[in-house]
Amino acid sequence: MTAAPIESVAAREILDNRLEPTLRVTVETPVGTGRADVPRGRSRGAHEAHDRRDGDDRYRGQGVKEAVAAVEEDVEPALVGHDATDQRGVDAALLDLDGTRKKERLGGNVVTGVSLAALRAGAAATGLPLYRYVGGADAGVLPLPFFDLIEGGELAGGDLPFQEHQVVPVGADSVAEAVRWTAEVYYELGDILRDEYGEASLNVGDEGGYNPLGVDDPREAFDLELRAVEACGYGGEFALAADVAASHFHDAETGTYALLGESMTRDELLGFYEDLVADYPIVSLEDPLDQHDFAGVADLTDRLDIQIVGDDLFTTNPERLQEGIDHGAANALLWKVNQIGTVTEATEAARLATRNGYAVQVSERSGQTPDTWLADLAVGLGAGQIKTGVTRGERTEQYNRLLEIEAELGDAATFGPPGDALR
Ligand SMILES: O=C(O)[C@@H](CO)OP(=O)(O)O
Ligand SMILES: [Mg+2]
Repeated sequence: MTAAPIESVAAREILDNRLEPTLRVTVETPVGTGRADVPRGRSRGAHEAHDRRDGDDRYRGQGVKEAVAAVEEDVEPALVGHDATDQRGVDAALLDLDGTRKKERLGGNVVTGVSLAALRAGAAATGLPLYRYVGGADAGVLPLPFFDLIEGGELAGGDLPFQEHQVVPVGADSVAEAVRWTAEVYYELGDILRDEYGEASLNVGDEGGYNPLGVDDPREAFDLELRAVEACGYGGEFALAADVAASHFHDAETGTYALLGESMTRDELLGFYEDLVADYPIVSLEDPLDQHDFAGVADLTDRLDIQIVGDDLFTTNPERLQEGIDHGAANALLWKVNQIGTVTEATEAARLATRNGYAVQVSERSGQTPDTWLADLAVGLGAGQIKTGVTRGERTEQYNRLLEIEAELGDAATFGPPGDALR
Protein backbone atom coordinates (compact mmCIF):
# COMPACT_ATOMS: atom_id res chain seq x y z
CA MET A 1 0.00 0.00 0.00
CA THR A 2 1.31 3.41 -0.85
CA ALA A 3 0.94 5.62 2.21
CA ALA A 4 1.22 9.01 0.56
CA PRO A 5 1.20 8.75 -3.24
CA ILE A 6 2.56 11.88 -4.87
CA GLU A 7 -0.12 13.58 -6.95
CA SER A 8 1.75 16.65 -8.11
CA VAL A 9 5.13 18.36 -7.98
CA ALA A 10 5.21 22.08 -8.69
CA ALA A 11 7.71 24.92 -8.39
CA ARG A 12 7.73 28.68 -8.52
CA GLU A 13 10.39 31.33 -8.66
CA ILE A 14 10.76 33.24 -5.38
CA LEU A 15 13.44 35.58 -4.00
CA ASP A 16 16.04 34.98 -1.32
CA ASN A 17 17.63 37.42 1.14
CA ARG A 18 19.91 38.80 -1.60
CA LEU A 19 16.96 39.45 -3.92
CA GLU A 20 18.24 36.60 -6.06
CA PRO A 21 15.75 34.12 -7.49
CA THR A 22 15.41 30.68 -6.04
CA LEU A 23 12.92 27.80 -6.07
CA ARG A 24 9.93 27.08 -3.88
CA VAL A 25 8.81 23.51 -4.51
CA THR A 26 5.49 21.95 -3.50
CA VAL A 27 4.76 18.22 -3.38
CA GLU A 28 1.12 17.19 -2.95
CA THR A 29 -0.30 13.90 -1.78
CA PRO A 30 -3.91 13.14 -0.78
CA VAL A 31 -2.84 12.97 2.87
CA GLY A 32 -0.39 15.85 3.18
CA THR A 33 1.41 18.59 1.28
CA GLY A 34 5.05 19.60 1.59
CA ARG A 35 6.74 22.82 0.58
CA ALA A 36 10.41 23.77 0.70
CA ASP A 37 12.56 26.74 -0.34
CA VAL A 38 16.02 26.14 -1.79
CA PRO A 39 19.01 27.99 -0.30
CA ARG A 40 21.99 29.17 -2.32
CA GLY A 41 25.64 29.50 -1.42
CA ARG A 42 27.90 32.27 -2.66
CA SER A 43 31.17 30.97 -1.33
CA ARG A 44 30.62 27.60 -3.00
CA GLY A 45 32.93 24.61 -3.03
CA ALA A 46 34.34 23.35 -6.33
CA HIS A 47 32.73 19.93 -5.81
CA GLU A 48 29.20 21.09 -5.06
CA ALA A 49 26.15 20.09 -7.07
CA HIS A 50 25.43 22.28 -10.09
CA ASP A 51 23.21 25.32 -9.41
CA ARG A 52 20.94 25.57 -12.46
CA ARG A 53 20.44 29.13 -13.71
CA ASP A 54 18.95 30.60 -16.88
CA GLY A 55 21.28 31.50 -19.67
CA ASP A 56 19.25 34.58 -20.64
CA ASP A 57 19.62 38.02 -19.11
CA ARG A 58 16.86 37.79 -16.52
CA TYR A 59 18.43 38.64 -13.18
CA ARG A 60 21.81 38.92 -14.94
CA GLY A 61 21.53 35.33 -16.08
CA GLN A 62 20.67 34.12 -12.57
CA GLY A 63 16.99 33.30 -13.14
CA VAL A 64 15.43 29.93 -12.36
CA LYS A 65 12.75 29.76 -15.05
CA GLU A 66 14.38 26.69 -16.60
CA ALA A 67 14.67 25.07 -13.18
CA VAL A 68 10.95 25.66 -12.57
CA ALA A 69 10.18 24.07 -15.93
CA ALA A 70 12.41 21.09 -15.09
CA VAL A 71 10.41 20.44 -11.93
CA GLU A 72 7.14 20.45 -13.80
CA GLU A 73 8.14 18.84 -17.08
CA ASP A 74 10.84 16.34 -16.08
CA VAL A 75 10.42 15.62 -12.39
CA GLU A 76 6.67 15.57 -11.90
CA PRO A 77 5.92 12.80 -14.44
CA ALA A 78 8.68 10.66 -12.93
CA LEU A 79 7.50 11.07 -9.33
CA VAL A 80 3.73 10.90 -9.58
CA GLY A 81 2.57 7.76 -7.76
CA HIS A 82 5.75 7.45 -5.66
CA ASP A 83 5.22 7.27 -1.92
CA ALA A 84 6.30 10.55 -0.34
CA THR A 85 7.08 8.71 2.91
CA ASP A 86 9.62 6.58 1.03
CA GLN A 87 12.36 9.22 0.97
CA ARG A 88 14.96 6.81 -0.37
CA GLY A 89 12.65 5.81 -3.20
CA VAL A 90 11.88 9.40 -4.11
CA ASP A 91 15.55 10.37 -4.01
CA ALA A 92 16.58 7.30 -6.01
CA ALA A 93 14.08 8.29 -8.70
CA LEU A 94 15.55 11.81 -8.76
CA LEU A 95 19.09 10.45 -9.06
CA ASP A 96 18.02 8.10 -11.85
CA LEU A 97 16.42 10.90 -13.74
CA ASP A 98 19.46 13.12 -13.37
CA GLY A 99 22.13 10.50 -13.93
CA THR A 100 25.12 12.83 -13.41
CA ARG A 101 27.53 13.15 -10.50
CA LYS A 102 26.98 16.87 -9.93
CA LYS A 103 23.29 16.96 -10.85
CA GLU A 104 24.07 18.75 -14.07
CA ARG A 105 21.03 17.53 -15.94
CA LEU A 106 18.23 18.54 -13.59
CA GLY A 107 20.22 21.02 -11.51
CA GLY A 108 21.18 20.62 -7.86
CA ASN A 109 18.66 23.30 -6.89
CA VAL A 110 15.87 21.30 -8.58
CA VAL A 111 16.94 18.07 -6.89
CA THR A 112 17.25 19.66 -3.43
CA GLY A 113 13.92 21.47 -3.68
CA VAL A 114 12.00 18.36 -4.70
CA SER A 115 13.76 16.12 -2.19
CA LEU A 116 13.02 18.49 0.71
CA ALA A 117 9.43 19.14 -0.37
CA ALA A 118 8.85 15.37 -0.54
CA LEU A 119 10.34 15.04 2.95
CA ARG A 120 7.93 17.68 4.22
CA ALA A 121 5.01 15.98 2.44
CA GLY A 122 5.99 12.70 4.11
CA ALA A 123 6.05 14.39 7.50
CA ALA A 124 2.67 16.03 6.84
CA ALA A 125 1.22 12.66 5.78
CA THR A 126 2.31 11.07 9.04
CA GLY A 127 1.19 14.04 11.13
CA LEU A 128 4.62 14.37 12.76
CA PRO A 129 6.67 17.55 13.15
CA LEU A 130 9.55 17.47 10.67
CA TYR A 131 12.27 17.02 13.31
CA ARG A 132 10.49 13.97 14.71
CA TYR A 133 9.72 12.51 11.29
CA VAL A 134 13.45 12.69 10.50
CA GLY A 135 14.84 11.82 13.94
CA GLY A 136 12.31 9.31 15.24
CA ALA A 137 10.73 8.97 18.64
CA ASP A 138 13.84 9.97 20.58
CA ALA A 139 14.77 13.08 18.56
CA GLY A 140 15.66 15.55 21.26
CA VAL A 141 19.16 17.03 20.84
CA LEU A 142 19.04 20.78 20.27
CA PRO A 143 22.11 22.16 18.50
CA LEU A 144 24.68 24.53 19.98
CA PRO A 145 24.75 27.56 17.65
CA PHE A 146 27.92 29.10 16.22
CA PHE A 147 27.16 32.83 15.78
CA ASP A 148 29.02 34.63 12.99
CA LEU A 149 29.24 38.01 14.78
CA ILE A 150 31.91 39.44 12.47
CA GLU A 151 31.90 38.65 8.77
CA GLY A 152 34.59 38.91 6.14
CA GLY A 153 35.75 37.14 2.98
CA GLU A 154 33.22 36.66 0.22
CA LEU A 155 30.20 37.40 2.40
CA ALA A 156 31.02 40.95 3.47
CA GLY A 157 32.47 44.11 1.98
CA GLY A 158 35.35 44.76 4.39
CA ASP A 159 38.99 43.69 4.44
CA LEU A 160 38.90 40.65 6.69
CA PRO A 161 40.29 37.55 4.98
CA PHE A 162 38.44 35.00 7.15
CA GLN A 163 34.78 34.61 6.22
CA GLU A 164 33.25 34.11 9.67
CA HIS A 165 34.50 35.01 13.16
CA GLN A 166 32.11 33.09 15.36
CA VAL A 167 31.30 33.19 19.05
CA VAL A 168 30.15 29.91 20.58
CA PRO A 169 28.21 30.04 23.87
CA VAL A 170 29.70 26.79 25.15
CA GLY A 171 28.60 27.50 28.73
CA ALA A 172 24.92 27.79 27.85
CA ASP A 173 22.48 25.04 28.76
CA SER A 174 19.84 25.60 26.11
CA VAL A 175 19.11 27.34 22.83
CA ALA A 176 17.14 29.93 24.78
CA GLU A 177 20.15 30.76 26.93
CA ALA A 178 22.58 30.64 24.01
CA VAL A 179 20.47 33.06 21.98
CA ARG A 180 19.85 35.46 24.87
CA TRP A 181 23.51 35.66 25.89
CA THR A 182 24.61 36.12 22.29
CA ALA A 183 22.06 38.87 21.70
CA GLU A 184 23.55 40.78 24.62
CA VAL A 185 27.07 40.29 23.25
CA TYR A 186 25.85 41.39 19.82
CA TYR A 187 24.42 44.67 21.19
CA GLU A 188 27.61 45.28 23.18
CA LEU A 189 29.84 44.61 20.17
CA GLY A 190 27.69 47.08 18.23
CA ASP A 191 28.35 49.76 20.86
CA ILE A 192 32.10 49.11 20.76
CA LEU A 193 32.17 49.25 16.96
CA ARG A 194 30.09 52.43 16.81
CA ASP A 195 32.33 54.18 19.35
CA GLU A 196 35.68 53.07 18.00
CA TYR A 197 35.22 52.27 14.32
CA GLY A 198 32.37 54.57 13.31
CA GLU A 199 28.67 54.20 12.62
CA ALA A 200 29.27 52.49 9.25
CA SER A 201 30.82 49.52 11.04
CA LEU A 202 27.30 48.53 12.09
CA ASN A 203 26.64 47.44 8.52
CA VAL A 204 26.12 43.71 8.32
CA GLY A 205 27.12 41.02 5.85
CA ASP A 206 25.02 38.32 4.19
CA GLU A 207 24.53 36.42 7.45
CA GLY A 208 23.73 39.42 9.59
CA GLY A 209 27.11 39.68 11.35
CA TYR A 210 28.94 43.02 11.59
CA ASN A 211 31.24 44.19 8.88
CA PRO A 212 33.70 46.51 10.73
CA LEU A 213 35.55 49.04 8.62
CA GLY A 214 39.32 49.12 8.76
CA VAL A 215 39.64 45.75 10.49
CA ASP A 216 41.78 43.46 8.35
CA ASP A 217 43.31 41.08 10.90
CA PRO A 218 41.26 38.16 12.24
CA ARG A 219 42.96 38.59 15.60
CA GLU A 220 41.53 42.10 15.90
CA ALA A 221 38.05 40.69 15.14
CA PHE A 222 38.48 38.04 17.84
CA ASP A 223 39.76 40.68 20.31
CA LEU A 224 36.64 42.76 19.69
CA GLU A 225 34.39 39.75 20.24
CA LEU A 226 36.17 38.82 23.47
CA ARG A 227 35.89 42.40 24.75
CA ALA A 228 32.14 42.33 24.14
CA VAL A 229 31.85 38.95 25.86
CA GLU A 230 33.82 40.22 28.89
CA ALA A 231 31.85 43.47 29.08
CA CYS A 232 28.65 41.42 29.32
CA GLY A 233 30.09 39.35 32.16
CA TYR A 234 30.20 36.14 30.14
CA GLY A 235 33.97 35.56 30.24
CA GLY A 236 34.62 31.82 30.05
CA GLU A 237 31.09 31.05 28.87
CA PHE A 238 31.96 31.73 25.23
CA ALA A 239 34.56 30.14 23.01
CA LEU A 240 35.58 31.34 19.54
CA ALA A 241 35.56 29.66 16.14
CA ALA A 242 36.07 30.60 12.50
CA ASP A 243 35.10 29.66 9.00
CA VAL A 244 38.37 30.57 7.33
CA ALA A 245 37.18 29.60 3.80
CA ALA A 246 40.87 29.56 2.90
CA SER A 247 40.37 28.59 -0.76
CA HIS A 248 39.39 32.21 -1.36
CA PHE A 249 42.81 33.58 -0.48
CA HIS A 250 44.78 30.62 -1.82
CA ASP A 251 46.75 30.97 -5.04
CA ALA A 252 46.58 27.63 -6.85
CA GLU A 253 49.60 28.41 -9.03
CA THR A 254 52.08 29.21 -6.28
CA GLY A 255 50.33 27.23 -3.53
CA THR A 256 50.55 30.25 -1.23
CA TYR A 257 47.98 32.09 0.87
CA ALA A 258 47.53 35.89 0.73
CA LEU A 259 47.07 36.78 4.38
CA LEU A 260 47.88 39.94 6.36
CA GLY A 261 49.73 41.53 3.49
CA GLU A 262 52.00 38.51 3.17
CA SER A 263 52.20 35.58 0.85
CA MET A 264 52.30 32.63 3.25
CA THR A 265 53.36 29.08 2.49
CA ARG A 266 51.18 26.30 3.82
CA ASP A 267 53.66 25.71 6.64
CA GLU A 268 53.64 29.36 7.61
CA LEU A 269 49.83 29.33 7.67
CA LEU A 270 49.84 26.21 9.85
CA GLY A 271 52.19 28.03 12.22
CA PHE A 272 49.83 31.01 12.21
CA TYR A 273 46.97 28.71 13.28
CA GLU A 274 49.07 27.16 16.04
CA ASP A 275 49.76 30.62 17.49
CA LEU A 276 46.13 31.65 17.05
CA VAL A 277 44.85 28.62 18.93
CA ALA A 278 47.47 29.15 21.66
CA ASP A 279 46.47 32.82 22.09
CA TYR A 280 42.68 32.63 21.74
CA PRO A 281 39.99 30.28 23.11
CA ILE A 282 39.34 28.83 19.66
CA VAL A 283 37.50 25.50 19.61
CA SER A 284 36.78 25.03 15.91
CA LEU A 285 38.24 26.03 12.52
CA GLU A 286 36.36 25.42 9.24
CA ASP A 287 38.15 25.09 5.90
CA PRO A 288 41.54 26.24 7.26
CA LEU A 289 43.34 25.31 4.01
CA ASP A 290 42.56 25.07 0.32
CA GLN A 291 39.64 22.76 -0.46
CA HIS A 292 41.84 20.27 -2.34
CA ASP A 293 44.51 19.90 0.34
CA PHE A 294 43.52 16.75 2.25
CA ALA A 295 47.12 16.11 3.37
CA GLY A 296 47.56 19.63 4.75
CA VAL A 297 44.25 19.49 6.62
CA ALA A 298 45.25 16.08 8.03
CA ASP A 299 48.52 17.58 9.28
CA LEU A 300 46.69 20.46 10.96
CA THR A 301 44.09 18.10 12.49
CA ASP A 302 46.99 16.21 14.03
CA ARG A 303 48.74 19.29 15.31
CA LEU A 304 45.77 21.07 16.88
CA ASP A 305 43.57 19.65 19.58
CA ILE A 306 40.40 21.34 18.34
CA GLN A 307 37.54 20.70 15.94
CA ILE A 308 38.50 21.01 12.27
CA VAL A 309 35.44 21.28 10.02
CA GLY A 310 35.36 20.40 6.32
CA ASP A 311 32.91 22.47 4.25
CA ASP A 312 34.28 23.14 0.75
CA LEU A 313 36.65 20.27 1.58
CA PHE A 314 33.85 17.67 1.72
CA THR A 315 30.81 19.40 0.14
CA THR A 316 28.54 16.99 2.08
CA ASN A 317 29.60 14.37 -0.45
CA PRO A 318 30.06 10.85 1.02
CA GLU A 319 32.86 10.11 -1.49
CA ARG A 320 34.77 13.27 -0.62
CA LEU A 321 34.20 12.64 3.07
CA GLN A 322 35.51 9.07 2.74
CA GLU A 323 38.64 10.45 1.07
CA GLY A 324 39.04 12.83 4.00
CA ILE A 325 38.53 10.03 6.52
CA ASP A 326 41.17 7.94 4.72
CA HIS A 327 43.62 10.84 5.03
CA GLY A 328 42.64 11.69 8.62
CA ALA A 329 41.68 15.15 7.35
CA ALA A 330 39.43 17.17 9.70
CA ASN A 331 37.22 15.69 12.40
CA ALA A 332 33.88 17.32 11.58
CA LEU A 333 31.58 17.58 8.57
CA LEU A 334 29.78 20.79 7.65
CA TRP A 335 26.35 19.60 6.54
CA LYS A 336 24.53 21.39 3.71
CA VAL A 337 21.84 19.47 1.83
CA ASN A 338 22.15 21.48 -1.36
CA GLN A 339 25.88 20.85 -1.70
CA ILE A 340 25.10 17.25 -2.61
CA GLY A 341 21.44 17.30 -3.73
CA THR A 342 19.13 14.83 -2.04
CA VAL A 343 18.21 14.36 1.60
CA THR A 344 19.23 10.69 1.31
CA GLU A 345 22.78 11.49 0.15
CA ALA A 346 23.17 14.19 2.79
CA THR A 347 22.01 11.90 5.60
CA GLU A 348 24.34 9.21 4.28
CA ALA A 349 27.21 11.72 4.61
CA ALA A 350 26.13 12.54 8.18
CA ARG A 351 25.96 8.85 9.06
CA LEU A 352 29.39 8.19 7.56
CA ALA A 353 30.78 11.09 9.60
CA THR A 354 29.27 9.84 12.86
CA ARG A 355 30.39 6.26 12.28
CA ASN A 356 33.95 7.50 11.89
CA GLY A 357 33.99 9.72 14.94
CA TYR A 358 33.50 12.94 12.99
CA ALA A 359 31.17 15.59 14.40
CA VAL A 360 28.39 17.06 12.23
CA GLN A 361 27.63 20.78 12.08
CA VAL A 362 24.40 21.63 10.26
CA SER A 363 24.71 24.79 8.18
CA GLU A 364 22.72 27.50 6.46
CA ARG A 365 23.76 28.97 3.12
CA SER A 366 24.49 32.65 2.71
CA GLY A 367 21.45 32.80 0.39
CA GLN A 368 18.37 31.77 2.38
CA THR A 369 14.67 32.36 2.87
CA PRO A 370 12.82 32.21 6.21
CA ASP A 371 11.91 28.56 5.55
CA THR A 372 12.89 26.64 8.70
CA TRP A 373 13.50 23.08 7.50
CA LEU A 374 17.14 23.64 8.50
CA ALA A 375 16.32 23.98 12.21
CA ASP A 376 14.13 20.86 12.11
CA LEU A 377 16.77 18.83 10.30
CA ALA A 378 19.43 19.89 12.81
CA VAL A 379 17.29 18.43 15.60
CA GLY A 380 16.24 15.44 13.51
CA LEU A 381 19.86 14.52 12.81
CA GLY A 382 20.82 15.08 16.44
CA ALA A 383 23.85 16.92 15.09
CA GLY A 384 24.46 18.91 18.27
CA GLN A 385 25.83 21.92 16.34
CA ILE A 386 24.40 24.47 13.92
CA LYS A 387 25.57 27.62 12.20
CA THR A 388 22.83 29.79 10.86
CA GLY A 389 24.06 33.38 10.97
CA VAL A 390 23.10 36.12 13.36
CA THR A 391 20.52 38.78 12.46
CA ARG A 392 18.17 39.16 9.41
CA GLY A 393 14.82 37.38 9.34
CA GLU A 394 15.97 34.36 7.36
CA ARG A 395 18.52 33.65 10.15
CA THR A 396 16.45 34.57 13.20
CA GLU A 397 13.59 32.38 11.97
CA GLN A 398 15.89 29.37 12.41
CA TYR A 399 16.50 30.38 16.04
CA ASN A 400 12.79 31.01 16.54
CA ARG A 401 12.02 27.52 15.25
CA LEU A 402 14.69 25.97 17.50
CA LEU A 403 13.18 27.83 20.48
CA GLU A 404 9.78 26.47 19.54
CA ILE A 405 11.10 22.89 19.33
CA GLU A 406 12.98 23.31 22.61
CA ALA A 407 9.81 24.48 24.34
CA GLU A 408 7.80 21.64 22.81
CA LEU A 409 10.29 19.04 24.05
CA GLY A 410 10.56 20.57 27.52
CA ASP A 411 12.59 18.38 29.88
CA ALA A 412 13.11 15.78 27.17
CA ALA A 413 15.44 18.17 25.30
CA THR A 414 19.20 17.96 25.62
CA PHE A 415 21.58 20.56 24.26
CA GLY A 416 24.79 20.63 22.30
CA PRO A 417 27.35 18.08 21.14
CA PRO A 418 27.98 15.00 23.24
CA GLY A 419 30.20 15.01 26.31
CA ASP A 420 32.89 17.64 26.65
CA ALA A 421 33.32 18.21 22.94
CA LEU A 422 33.91 21.94 22.40
CA ARG A 423 33.63 22.83 26.09
O1 LIG B 1 31.05 28.96 3.57
C1 LIG B 1 30.02 28.80 4.25
O2 LIG B 1 30.09 28.06 5.21
C2 LIG B 1 28.73 29.44 3.85
C3 LIG B 1 27.62 29.56 4.81
O3 LIG B 1 27.95 30.13 6.02
O4 LIG B 1 28.70 30.27 2.79
P1 LIG B 1 27.94 29.93 1.41
O5 LIG B 1 26.55 29.54 1.73
O6 LIG B 1 28.05 31.21 0.63
O7 LIG B 1 28.71 28.82 0.79
MG1 LIG C 1 32.26 27.50 4.90
